[in-house]
Amino acid sequence: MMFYSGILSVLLGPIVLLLIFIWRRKIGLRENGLPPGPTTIPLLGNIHQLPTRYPHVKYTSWARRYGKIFSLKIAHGTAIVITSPSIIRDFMDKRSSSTAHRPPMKIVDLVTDGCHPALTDGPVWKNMRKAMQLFLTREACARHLTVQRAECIQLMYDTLKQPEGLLVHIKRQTISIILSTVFGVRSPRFENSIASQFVEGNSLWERILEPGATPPLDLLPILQYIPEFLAPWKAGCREIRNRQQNLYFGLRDMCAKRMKDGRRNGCFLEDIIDLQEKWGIDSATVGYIGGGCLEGGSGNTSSFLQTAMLLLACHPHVQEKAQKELDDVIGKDRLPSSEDYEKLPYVRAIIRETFRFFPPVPLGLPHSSTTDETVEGFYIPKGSIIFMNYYGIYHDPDLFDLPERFIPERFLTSEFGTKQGVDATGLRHDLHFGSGRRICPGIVFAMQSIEMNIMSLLWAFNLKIATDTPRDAEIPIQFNDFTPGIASGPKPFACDVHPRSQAHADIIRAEYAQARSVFSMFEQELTPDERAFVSEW
Ligand code: HEM
Repeated sequence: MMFYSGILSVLLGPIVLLLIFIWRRKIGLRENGLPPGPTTIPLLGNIHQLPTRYPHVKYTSWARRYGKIFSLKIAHGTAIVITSPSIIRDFMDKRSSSTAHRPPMKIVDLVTDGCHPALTDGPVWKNMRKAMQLFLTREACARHLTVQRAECIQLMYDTLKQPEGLLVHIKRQTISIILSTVFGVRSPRFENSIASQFVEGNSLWERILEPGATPPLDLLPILQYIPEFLAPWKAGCREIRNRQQNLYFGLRDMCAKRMKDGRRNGCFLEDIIDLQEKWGIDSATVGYIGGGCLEGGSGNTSSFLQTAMLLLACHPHVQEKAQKELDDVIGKDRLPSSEDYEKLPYVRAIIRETFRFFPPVPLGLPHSSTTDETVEGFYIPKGSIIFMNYYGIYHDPDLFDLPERFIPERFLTSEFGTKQGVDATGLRHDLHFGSGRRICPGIVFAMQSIEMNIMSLLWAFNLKIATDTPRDAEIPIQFNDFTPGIASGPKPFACDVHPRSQAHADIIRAEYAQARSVFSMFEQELTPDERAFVSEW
């Protein structure tokens, strides 16, 4: 007893001093002038209330309560959540030189040495973004169409042969497109492939980036020096770093070897390697540029397509209406092509409604500001973390009728699908792709793939909620059961997929045979197993 009271009297002084320090510095309390928000407590602010999963859902309910711009206190720091397209336009687009930065993320430095095109800032980010833009201009994307179309044909062919694997076929396809166009090598199947290797490593990466997966290193940087036996997350970081470097650097070296041997195939990394000396880029950065394309370019597109399949399977009348439009414009004797898209307003409305219903990055990537700003009369201190709540905007009942329902027709009666007579200032069709100087550089690339795939899958197949055969009951699909994480998509679900007719199936088979000539130049390094698969599939 004496012992404990002795310890207590020794600790009492520092504890009292700490409490006085917190009280004097008002740590955790919301400063005057900030946008409103949930009640704070000293030291923590709102940390104890922050959701670790599905933050967009909580932020949307806070937005309905505290307003279209609200604030959270994260100890002495401030986070701002915007749930209004007009505020995004005025603050994030127009004042982008201040608001297009990323908050410091210690975990990103530990894993990638600060060499990441989406999660870092400063000159490294600028150089990586400039390099990626070479690959993503409208002209460059027009060249990528050949690969995107051939891979779309393989997606239909795979689905024909193995309908129950639709979700995996989509995943393989979106990765294989980036692998081919960026690194010059493809994955003809998912199992035991570069694609599956990437998915395994990337899911660890996404998990460690989730709030709560590591201690708050950015708030208390000293935590990074905790010895590893007390900090298992450090081994996790090392594993992800090794996996990323093995994959990205290995693919870069494969491309360099191809170039040296005179076997170029026109992929993006060839251009970067050619420019490397002139632009002063080191070879690690070359690998991370390719890796950044893979991370940014595959998961979101795949999530979007999977969400669209889920929604279509649940809404057979939407499929029927789209198929009628496709039959009128294209007929049943040929596959859709990119030129058809402009003539398909209902298919376009389906794509827009799917983005509205569930944007693949519901809160965007966090931004931060470098100057003090005033927005709507509120004070936004420099260094604030800023989230754009796309999910909350798209589910705002002030903007959309029945926002929780999937109704593509809303985009036929108003440009942005909004209610009659509402002020749609700030809404744009690419809002969910980000804002200002940080806007996603892959919009054209992503939309080409999405348009081609949605047109083609609707043209070729009927989708239906899977039936549980013994009881012949529909297996329910959980609409709101999406994967957690910054980027999100539906959890695996079962749906029945059938070709619309024998004639549709025959066209897909014939087109697949022709698409093989596009694939062959990206199949120079296939394993013997993959070669066998390609010749038998
Ligand atoms: C449906 C598909 C996609 C969606 C929904 C999407 C969404 C986004 C969003 C919300 C951001 C953050 C923007 C911001 O901070 O304001 C972003 C950034 C980024 N995206 Fe995409 N994206 C998609 C496809 C792609 C593709 C195909 C690529 C490349 C091939 C790509 C590469 C990137 C990169 C490199 C960044 C970081 C930009 C920067 O920080 O400067 N994305 N994307």
